[in-house]
Amino acid sequence: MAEPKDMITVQDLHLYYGQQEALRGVTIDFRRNEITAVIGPSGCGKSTLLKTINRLNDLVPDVTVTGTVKLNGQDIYAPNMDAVELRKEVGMLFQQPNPFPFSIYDNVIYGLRISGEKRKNVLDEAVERSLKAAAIWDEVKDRLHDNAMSLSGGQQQRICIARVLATQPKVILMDEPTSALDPISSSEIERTMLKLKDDYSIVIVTRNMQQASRISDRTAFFLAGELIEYGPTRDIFMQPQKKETEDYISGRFG
Ligand SMILES: Nc1ncnc2c1ncn2[C@@H]1O[C@H](COP(=O)(O)OP(=O)(O)OP(=O)(O)O)[C@@H](O)[C@H]1O
Repeated sequence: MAEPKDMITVQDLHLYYGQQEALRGVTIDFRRNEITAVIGPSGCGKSTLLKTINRLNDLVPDVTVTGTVKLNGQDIYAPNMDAVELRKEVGMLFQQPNPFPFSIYDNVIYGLRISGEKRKNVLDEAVERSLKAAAIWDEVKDRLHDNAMSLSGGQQQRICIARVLATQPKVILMDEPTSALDPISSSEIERTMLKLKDDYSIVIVTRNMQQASRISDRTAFFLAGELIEYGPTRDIFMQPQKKETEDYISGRFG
């Protein structure tokens, strides 16, 4: 059977934290092998949307989710879906690089080890493949057993990318992955992302408009839990159809 064109399809998604509705009937598709930017003012539900795609909100007490989210055609909220398995398919990167206080090698193989992989040749191969794909192999290949915490912030973030890639996900979610980094490290991460989209589908939350316009194929603008406008990034930035989008893009609020 042919794979669906969209990697992720979200239909009429509502999410409540207790009584508060953080997502209000969101319908959106994320295409495979594209970078989609999610933008909007603080509190509009960007992180909440990302976390519904790998069910991280399951860990928050008193959350109610209605609607459907499908990954490659499969309902991720179906009763038979294992959230731990799902999070291997849908990896996530956070604002603060969060390597574990172990060696670079042990960080990268963390997910594989949890799955019970012990074969040294398989682990070695995964480390090299993932660090190369995260564009940090050359910098660390001679110090794989050094503590990952001894690296710079930008290098740590690329180790975290490698850790996500080691489990061979389909999707990488990135929640403001460069906002804690200096401009040079940020542009290295952006370059890495552009290479990664050949093999993965990427959804990035960013407050940086230039970043969204530089790297994303499509952009989604949210306001107060609602998707206001979604389309090719060029159109959203050059010819927004909604006044709210135009106001936000031009810096009139947010
Ligand atoms: N764990 C939580 N418990 C209760 N309310 C929450 C929780 N997480 C987020 N919210 C609320 O849900 C709404 C959306 O938050 P969310 O973090 O998704 O927004 P955001 O667009 O990512 O914001 P920012 O750009 O500031 O990170 C906000 O009103 C926030 O206060």
